[in-house]
This record gives sequence, C-alpha cells and structure tokens, in this order.
Amino acid sequence: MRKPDGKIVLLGDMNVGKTSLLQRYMERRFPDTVSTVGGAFYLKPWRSYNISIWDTAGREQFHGLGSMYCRGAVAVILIYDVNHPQSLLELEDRFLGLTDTASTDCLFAIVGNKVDLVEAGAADSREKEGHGPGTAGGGGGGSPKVPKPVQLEDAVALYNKILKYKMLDEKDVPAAEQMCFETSAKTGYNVDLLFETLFDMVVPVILRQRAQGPPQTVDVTSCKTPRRTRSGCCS
Ligand SMILES: Nc1nc2c(ncn2[C@@H]2O[C@H](COP(=O)(O)OP(=O)(O)OP(=O)(O)O)[C@@H](O)[C@H]2O)c(=O)[nH]1
Ligand SMILES: [Mg+2]
Repeated sequence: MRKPDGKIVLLGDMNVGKTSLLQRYMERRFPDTVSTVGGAFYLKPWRSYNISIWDTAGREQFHGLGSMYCRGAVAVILIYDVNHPQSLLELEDRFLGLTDTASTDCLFAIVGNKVDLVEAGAADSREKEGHGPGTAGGGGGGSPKVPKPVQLEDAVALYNKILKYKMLDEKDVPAAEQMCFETSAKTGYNVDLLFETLFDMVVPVILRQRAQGPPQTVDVTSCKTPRRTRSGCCS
C-alpha cells in the first residue's frame, strides 16, 4: 500500500456524528453506528495524492489517543452537534489541545452536524402552532422558527479563537466563512462540500511539506554535555 501523502483527522465529542459523516462521504450511506473504539482510517485518492482520513473516538476514556492521531496532520475537522452547545464548548476545552502535534501549517475546519434535526424540530413546532409548512406567518419566508441551539456564528467565534491559540494571522489562513460548515450525515447535506473543499486546500500543504523535505530532528546523542565546573553555570 502506498504511504498516505497527508492525514486529515476528525475530532469531537462522542455522538456528534464523526463516524456517520465519514461513512456518508466514503460509503455514500447512513448506516447504524456503534461508538468508536480507538480510531480507524480510510484512504481517499484525491487528484494524484492519497489522503488518509482518521475517525477517532469521542469517548473520554480514549482521549489520550487523540494527540497521537493528530501527529503531523495537514488538517483537523472539529465536529460538534448543532443541537448541543456543550459539544461546541468541548472542542475548545478538550480537543483543541490535542492538535498541538499536528503539522505547523495544519488547516482547521469546524463542522456543526445534525442540522436535519433542527429543521425537523422547527417543522414540528410550526405544526403545533397551527402553521403548516407552507403557510404564511410561519416564521419569515419558511425560515426555522426554533433557533438552532448553536449558531454558525458560534463556530466562527471558535475558529477565531483557534487562530489566536495557534498564533496565526488571519491573512495567512482561509477565512472563517470558508472553514465553518453545517452538515447532516443523515441527509448528506454539505458532506461532499466539506470533504472536497478540504482536500483541495490540503494539496498545497502537502506540496509545501514535500518541498521542505522530512521534518528536521535534533540528534540528542550528538549534543555534548557541557563540562561542569565547581562554580556553577555562570563561570
Ligand atoms: N439525525 C441525525 N443523526 C445523526 C447524524 N449524524 C449522526 N447521527 C446519529 O448520531 C449517533 C452517533 O453517531 P456517530 O457517528 O456514531 O457519532 P460519533 O461522533 O462517531 O461518536 P463516537 O464514536 O462515540 O465518538 C448515531 O445514532 C447516528 O445515527 C445526523 O446528521 N443527523
Ligand atoms: Mg464514532
């Protein structure tokens, strides 16, 4: 098997839909899933490159593995559930630190999954209030009456926090609007757009890494131990 040219990692709390999103994209279906144990990956040929996409476990007990999976990643997809604000907070509190091992020019995408449930919830509430799906007065041109518990702007705010955390300049990275998505693994909404936008963006990162050659390492065995003197370090 050819070595992957770049690695993309999916991170996020349990139950947000990481496995479902990956299966929707790779297998074009929405099967029943079981909570992931450890991690698993798919290989995706994209143009002349092989990209590995890693699904990770959101369960707390596997948390320690996250930074190992992120090592050298060219992109990380941080996933939350649009119906659960806590799952967005967890991205900052629990998952962002795991990406310290990723490549220095790693790209970040933030994804709010399960938008189909918001639309379903909004339709239910319209019916309860006596407004059919197409009736006037149902909330302004058919827009959902029940606001999404997590708004896209909340994801944009997290994206900007990530730039600060990584000490990146807005000018040097893709704009938040390009990197924050709302998806449904169930219906397939925006799933191809998410992965394929990211694939196109990581190709230049892969090329840059190739041009720079393998990562520089320091051979600690070749470092001479400084001779100790009796008067200490300042002599
Ligand atoms: N309605 C709806 N349900 C979804 C969607 N995506 C996932 N689910 C459901 O949410 C549950 C969890 O999905 P998974 O894909 O297993 O979640 P996960 O993030 O991989 O969870 P862990 O492996 O435990 O970290 C399953 O019952 C899925 O069917 C979606 O877009 N819409
Ligand atoms: Mg899973």
